[in-house]
Amino acid sequence: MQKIAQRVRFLNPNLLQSQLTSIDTTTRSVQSREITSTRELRNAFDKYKINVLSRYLNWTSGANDNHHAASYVVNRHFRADNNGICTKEFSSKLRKNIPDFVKIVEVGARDGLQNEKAIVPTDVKIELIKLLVSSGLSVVEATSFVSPKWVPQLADAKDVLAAVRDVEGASFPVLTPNLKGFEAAVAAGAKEVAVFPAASESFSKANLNCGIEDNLARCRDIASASRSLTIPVRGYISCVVGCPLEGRIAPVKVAYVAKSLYEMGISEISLGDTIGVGTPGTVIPMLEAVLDVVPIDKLAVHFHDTYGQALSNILISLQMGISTVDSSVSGLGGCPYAKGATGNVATEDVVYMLNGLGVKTNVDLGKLMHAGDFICKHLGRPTGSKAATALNKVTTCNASKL
Ligand SMILES: CC(C)(COP(=O)([O-])OP(=O)([O-])OC[C@H]1O[C@@H](n2cnc3c(N)ncnc32)[C@H](O)[C@@H]1OP(=O)([O-])[O-])[C@@H](O)C(=O)NCCC(=O)NCCSC(=O)C[C@@](C)(O)CC(=O)[O-]
Repeated sequence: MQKIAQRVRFLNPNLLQSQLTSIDTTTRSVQSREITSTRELRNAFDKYKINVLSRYLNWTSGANDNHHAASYVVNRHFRADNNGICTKEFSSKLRKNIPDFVKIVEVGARDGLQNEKAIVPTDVKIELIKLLVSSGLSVVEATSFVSPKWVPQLADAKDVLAAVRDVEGASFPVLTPNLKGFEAAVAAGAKEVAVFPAASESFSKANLNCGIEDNLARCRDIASASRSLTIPVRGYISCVVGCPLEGRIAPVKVAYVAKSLYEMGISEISLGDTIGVGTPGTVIPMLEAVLDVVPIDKLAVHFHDTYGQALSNILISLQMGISTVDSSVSGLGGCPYAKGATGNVATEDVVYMLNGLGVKTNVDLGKLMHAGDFICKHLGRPTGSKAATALNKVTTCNASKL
C-alpha cells in the first residue's frame, strides 16, 4: 500500500489510503451479502467514489511502469468495465452456488474411531459424542452395528447408542450392514440408520463380504424394513473416485449405485472418497454423473484427506450446489478395509473454511476444538486439524468468533 501510494505521485497518499479503505469496506459488504446486486454495488461506488480511483489507477498503470502494482490493487477487488462501473466478477461467479447453510454430518465417533487399534472405553466415546453435540453439530454418527469380529472397536454399539439416543439437539445415525444389524440398532433405540454399499466390486467384497448387487439387495431389505418404522436410512457409497484394490472408479459405476439407492427411498446419499485420492479433476465428473440421476438436495460428500485434497474437493462440491458435508473431529479416521487411507477431513478445518466463506453451520469452533482436544488427549496424539493446530497457538484469540 505504501509503495503504491508513493508511486502514484499525482494522487495524494491520504486520499489513496481512504479510497482503498473504502474498497475494503465494499468488499466486505459483498462478502457478507449486504450487497447482492450490481445496482447496490454501483450505489456503494458512488458513495465511496471508488470508480474515480479505479479509473485513475487504470490510467496511471497505462501511463507509467507501475502497471503491476496498480492493476493488482484494482483487479484484486473490482474490475472496471467500459462505463467505469466495477463488478466483482470472480466473486459472484465462484460463490454463486455456494449455499448459505451447510449441514455437517460428524462421523468422528464412528468412522473416526473404527480403525483405532486400542479399544476406546465406552464412556470416552459417550463423552465425545456429548461434546460434539454441545458444539452445535446436529448430526453425530454414533457407532456401527456390524460384526464385532470384523470391527472390534465398535463392539459396544448398543451401550453407546443407549447412552446418547435421548440427548437433545442432534440425531445419532448408526451404520447397519444387514437386517441383523438393523434389527439390533432398532432394538437399541436407533432413530436413523445408514447402509454402505461400494462402487467397487472388490472393495465391497473386502468390506462387507459380498459383491455390489448382493449388498444392494441387503440395502433394499433395510430400506423396506425401515419404511414401516419411519426410520430414515442414509446411504454411503464407498470408493467413489478410487479403490485401494481396483484403482480408478468410473463415474458411471457410482451413478449406478446412487440411482439404486435413490430408487429404494434412501433419504440422503453420501459420496465417499474412502481413500482420499480424489482431486477436483476426478470429483467433478463423478458428481456430474451422479447429478444426472439423483437430485442435488439428496447428496452429501465424504472426503478423506490422505492426499490433502479434501478441502478443495469440498469447495468444488459446494460450488456445484451440494450442502451436506461429512467430516470427523480432529481428522480422526480411516477404514479398516482401505489400507493406507488416513482420516476424514477435520471438522474444525471445514468449519473454519465455511466461516471464512460466510456460510452458516451453527457450529461453535471453540467448543468443537474442545471436543477435539478431549479425544486427542485420550488417544495420546496431536490433532489432525490444521485450523485447530493454528488456533491453539493463538492464545489471545477467541476461536468461536473467527
Ligand atoms: C457385513 C458383515 C457383518 C458380514 O459378515 P459375514 O461374516 O459375511 O456375515 P455372516 O452373515 O456370515 O455372519 C458371520 C458372523 O457375523 C455375525 N453378524 C452378521 N451380521 C452382523 C451384524 N450386523 N452385527 C453383528 N454381528 C453380525 C453373524 O451372527 C455371525 O456370527 P457367528 O455365528 O460367527 O458368531 C461383516 O462383513 C461386517 O461386519 N463388516 C463390517 C464392515 C465395516 O464396518 N466397515 C467399515 C465401515 S465402511 C466405511 O468406513 C466407509 C464409509 C462408510 O465411511 C464411507 C467412506 O469412508 O468412503
